[in-house]
This record gives sequence, structure tokens and C-alpha cells, in this order.
Amino acid sequence: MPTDFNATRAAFDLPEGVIYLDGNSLGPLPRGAVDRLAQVARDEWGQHLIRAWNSAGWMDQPDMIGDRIARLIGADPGSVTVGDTLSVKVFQALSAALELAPDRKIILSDNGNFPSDLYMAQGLIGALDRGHRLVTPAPQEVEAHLSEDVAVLMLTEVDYRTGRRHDMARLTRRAQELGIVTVWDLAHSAGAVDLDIAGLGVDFAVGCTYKFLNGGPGAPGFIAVRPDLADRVRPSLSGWLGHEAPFAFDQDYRPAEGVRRLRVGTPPVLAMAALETALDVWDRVDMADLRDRSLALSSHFIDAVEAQCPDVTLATPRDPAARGSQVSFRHPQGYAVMQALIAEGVIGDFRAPDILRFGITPLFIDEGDLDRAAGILARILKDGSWDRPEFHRRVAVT
Ligand SMILES: Cc1ncc(COP(=O)(O)O)c(C=O)c1O
Ligand SMILES: Nc1c(O)cccc1C(=O)C[C@H](N)C(=O)O
Repeated sequence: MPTDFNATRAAFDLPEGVIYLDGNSLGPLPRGAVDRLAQVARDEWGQHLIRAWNSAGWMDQPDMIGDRIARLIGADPGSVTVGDTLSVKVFQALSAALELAPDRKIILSDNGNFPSDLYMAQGLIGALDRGHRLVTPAPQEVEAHLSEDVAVLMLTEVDYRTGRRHDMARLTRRAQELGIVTVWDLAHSAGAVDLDIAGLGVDFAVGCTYKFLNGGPGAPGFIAVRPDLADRVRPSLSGWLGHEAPFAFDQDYRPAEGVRRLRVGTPPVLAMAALETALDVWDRVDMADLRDRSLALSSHFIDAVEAQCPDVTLATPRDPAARGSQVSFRHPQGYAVMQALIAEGVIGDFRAPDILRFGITPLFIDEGDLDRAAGILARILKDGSWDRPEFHRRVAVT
């Protein structure tokens, strides 16, 4: 059955008068989430107390939720688990990947990667102190840097600023030919594009659930490991819930089977409850339909803005195959322009130095929203109303 995007739109509670084009940073509230959070708090936590780890299945939830995410990213069932933050999941995946290529010293990423991924690599290199080196060419130069000296290729598939999408199939294949372990960050891909990480034989994939997946602020990260690799992974963050028998309380660490060894500590039960309601919506979505709709909406928005706003330049690739599910434009005063847009109810965001970023999220936006947003942007740029002192004042979190 084709995906009913009117039904998915009705599943979200968006404030009246807001056009929300920032679901690529924090997805909106699924209607079911408030009741589900209240029920888990009142009935499971309140009434079952500690018994709820068994009676409400809290302890198994990271893997159950992992299986629901697996379908969305084209991973095998049983190869994904959730918990911790994405930054932690990046650290785990990278350290496990380096262990699998002990004689090589280069971590290859790119200079458009999200800083936390690069910071995590820098921190891990320092902790290991074994002479590893992080190499970060421009995104389009990555392929030329692949060689038998590279231990790990660690990339974010969709660039958080420009929305440029790496050719994951091509780079993964090339890495495999050269014996390079692959770590893909799907933060801007999961719930945004159609993926087939099992088909490509990706070694590790990580991502977050609070962006396109709409799991809520602080929703847990996920990690996927290639099933035939999982039992060779030596976890660096060897927490008790990744142990083969956590409740044996042994003194020595023995990893659990499969991806369970990449669990660390106590699952975030309330956050997972909210995420489950978001996944109830995703259960009704076919990812090929999502990709088609995302590309159609993105092209529609690009055309509408370019027809009316000569002062901005497109930062996202024009080739649909080379973009994720966001559209970015450059404007020298992008920060103030975005604040003015937000004041008018069009919520996107700004990324330094000059990027106006708009998330294209087919689950809850349509052509009408995008036409209105483009019209408001055109008006603001034309009448100069963005150039007021209050719109130049910096807020802490952008
Ligand atoms: C590509 C990428 N990696 C890592 C992160 C960091 O995620 P977290 O704050 O959940 O650790 C983000 C977003 O913040 C991101 O976009
Ligand atoms: N995770 C975020 C947060 O806790 C506060 C504000 C923004 C974020 C983000 O997700 C930033 C995001 N990774 C980005 O693409 O810019």
C-alpha cells in the first residue's frame, strides 16, 4: 500500500501558524507521545516500580526498538541496538573498527563532517596513543584518499550543512576492495533517505533518533554492526549491560553475543517510550515512497525560492541523487534572515558561516507549507525587515 502522507501529517502535533522546517534537527511531537509518556510514568514506573524491567519489557526495549530502526535503514534484524548519545555511538563504532585493522593508522573522514564525530576521533586517537592520524579532505576528495594505509573510513552520509550526500554504495565498495573498515554516520539519513546498509555490507552504522525519526529531545542514538562481524567486535566501552550475563555480576567482562555487546548501561526508558510512538508512525511508511516525496518536495522548494529570492544561492546539490532531505541556501546575513523567518513562524535554522538550512520532512510538510515559507522568505529579503537589531542578537543554541 502506498504511504498515506496525509495520515502521517495528522499524527503530529504542530503549533498553529508554524511552518516547521527544522525536523532535520529536532523532529516534532507525535500525538501519541504525551499519553504514552504519561502511561509509562504512571503505570509502569509508578505501579510496577522495579518489577517493570521485566513486566514492561524495559530491559529488552533497546533491541526491540533497534529492530524497528533496522527496517528504516535497510539493516538486518538483530543488528541494531539503541542507547546513549550519537557521539558515544561514534566512539564505540570507531574504536571497534580500529581494532579490526590493527596495522593501519589512518582514519579517513572529511572536513564537512559534524564536529562531534571529528572530536570523538581526536579523543580516541589521544586515548589509544598508538600513532593514529585523522585525515579530513574536502568531501568530494574522499575517494582519492582511499588506500591500503587507511584503517577506517568514517563518514556522515549527508552533510549537515549543505545536505550533500556521499555516494555510499561506491565508497563502501571501494573501501571493501582496499580492506578498509567502514563507519557511516546516518544522523541526517535515517528517516530522510532510503538506505540498504545490509545490501552494501556496511561494517558499522550509527545515528540519532531525535531528528528525522522524531523520537524527541535527547532520544537515544543507535548503532548497527554487520552481523557476521558482530562477534569479533571488542567493545571499548565495556559496560555491564553489554556483558554476556549482566546479572551474574562477574568481575571480568565477557561480551554478549552480537550487537548486544554494544549496549553500555541502563536504557533511557522514558525517552524510549516517546521514540516508540514516533516509530508507530514510521511503521506505516515505505522508504521508497518517502525518498520520492522528499525529492519532489525539495525540488519544489528550490524552484519556489530561486524564482523569488535572487539574493540567496543554493548550497545543496542540484542533482537529486546527490542530496539528502534538506535544502540549504547561502546568504551573507543568513543568521539575521533566519531569525526574521522564525519570528514569522517559519522555523528553519542557521549554520555558520552563512547557511540557511531547511529540513524537508514529508511526514508532516507539504507543497503548501513550502510555498508559504518561500513567499515569506522572499518578502523578508525584499523589504529588508531582517535587518533589525533583535535579529542580529545571537542566541545560545542555534
Ligand atoms: C552527524 C552528527 N554526528 C553527531 C552528532 C552529535 O549527536 P549527539 O549530540 O546526539 O551526540 C550530530 C548532531 O548533533 C550529528 O548531526
Ligand atoms: N543535537 C542538538 C542539540 O542537542 C541542540 C541543538 C541542535 C542539535 C543538533 O542536532 C545539531 C545537528 N546535529 C546539526 O545538524 O546541526
